[in-house]
Amino acid sequence: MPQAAPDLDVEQSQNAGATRNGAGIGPVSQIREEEVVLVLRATQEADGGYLVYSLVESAPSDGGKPFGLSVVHTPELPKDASVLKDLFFDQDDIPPAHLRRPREVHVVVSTRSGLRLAPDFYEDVLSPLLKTIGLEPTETDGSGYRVTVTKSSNTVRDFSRELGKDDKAGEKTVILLSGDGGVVDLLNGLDHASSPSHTPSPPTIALLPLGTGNALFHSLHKPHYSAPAPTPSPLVLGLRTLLNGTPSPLPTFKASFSPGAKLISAPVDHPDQHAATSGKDHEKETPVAHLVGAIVASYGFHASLVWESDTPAYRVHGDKRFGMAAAELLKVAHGYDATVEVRRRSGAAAGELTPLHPSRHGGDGGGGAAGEGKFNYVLATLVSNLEKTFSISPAGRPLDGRLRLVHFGDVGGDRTMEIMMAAYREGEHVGMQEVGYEEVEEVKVAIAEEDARWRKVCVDGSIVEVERGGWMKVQREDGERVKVLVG
Ligand SMILES: Nc1ncnc2c1ncn2[C@@H]1O[C@H](COP(=O)(O)OP(=O)(O)OP(=O)(O)O)[C@@H](O)[C@H]1O
Repeated sequence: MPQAAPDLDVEQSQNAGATRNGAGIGPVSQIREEEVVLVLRATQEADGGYLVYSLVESAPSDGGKPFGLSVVHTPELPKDASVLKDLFFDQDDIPPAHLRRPREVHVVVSTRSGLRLAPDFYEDVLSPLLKTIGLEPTETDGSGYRVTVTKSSNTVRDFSRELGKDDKAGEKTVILLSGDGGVVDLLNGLDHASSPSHTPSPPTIALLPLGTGNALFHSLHKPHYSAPAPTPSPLVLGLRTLLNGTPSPLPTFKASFSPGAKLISAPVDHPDQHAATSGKDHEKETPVAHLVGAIVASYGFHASLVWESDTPAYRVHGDKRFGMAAAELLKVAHGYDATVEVRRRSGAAAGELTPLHPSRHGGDGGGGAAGEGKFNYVLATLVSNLEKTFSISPAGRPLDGRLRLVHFGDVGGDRTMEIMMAAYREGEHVGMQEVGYEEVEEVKVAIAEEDARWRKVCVDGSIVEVERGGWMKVQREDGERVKVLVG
């Protein structure tokens, strides 16, 4: 039975250095609309009124915990507070259908995602919030939710393989406290559990953005970021979507690789290792024939950056690690030797792409001069943003299911940097003359590099190294593998 009364003590509500009170009567002025995640009727309070739950966040520099759940008991809601009214749930409506029995709810806490805040977020925010709507963790029966805390890089995949074998996977909701890696692991664990005689029914996932880039989350919530200020934070939006969202099919693609391709992952426990080019002695390799993705498949600068920024020493810098590793990579300014074929519509013939390169070819955007058939950037994506403000594919709309290709030739390190910076300005790079941008059905990159350093491709943050002369083929999919909550 859901509890209307908050179960938060003052300490919890004062995490994040919040000065606002716990469950006492609080003036409406204490409520900041952009922080509110849930409003309930205060049925257990003698004088009625409302309980307003907010996520209070503070900068890490403020000391203490970076977030906490605060609750204010207010006699009435402000008349003009339409947001609060939208976040109001009647007792009969909690938990919402996607979190209510007979659905089985799982919470996955990815301990190494982003700045490693997922465990604290679970303890200090999610768990008390779920308790408020009548959900508690359990290990024994189906009445509560199950918690999986990652212990290794295989935990989410293992969890998802089990999920995929379950005929009732479609009746489960998985709350993921992770970055994009959690999503790709879940998709591929499910894929692994499928066979000619068994296709897992699509579970529903809810994303709480605790990774570094959180590309899928930011792309799904992009329309909210353009609302008039003050806009809710990503974590506030994540909690609102968790409670109020609608499950919708998540578009996916399949990336297939040439024989001999291997999935490689960096060591996570050697903080002394930092040089981007120093090699990764302890990297793990697993043969791979294909991966399922929902975000991005790339070759060139993007894939190299994801790989070379993934060291323990860079990871502690959060999303700044990309900028730091980029600076190193741009000094090298490698031109990637590859041919790229695209099929623009299903059934149409594939055509070869020419690396766009106006500065060395008279400004006409054409290429083809001897020795210049190289690429800096080949990236196919189903989303608009790879980070909150990095709009790699500005035409993308949440869940539009369109695969778009961004590419340019060997334009040199400085110009690559300028193009990337333009992507931070609402995706202005797609208007630059050396940048190609188009919708495709399929793209195949055949890599001619000798050095393994330049034979890495990226699928949703996972890195695959192909053999000499190897390739990656990316195809948009029509089926439905998971549903995702969208707000
Ligand atoms: N306890 C653990 N030990 C080792 N690896 C872990 C553990 N928990 C999670 N991981 C791995 O850490 C990585 C975290 O990836 P995730 O995408 O969630 O975060 P991120 O890379 O910081 O964010 P993003 O992909 O959004 O930029 C995943 O590869 C996951 O498998």
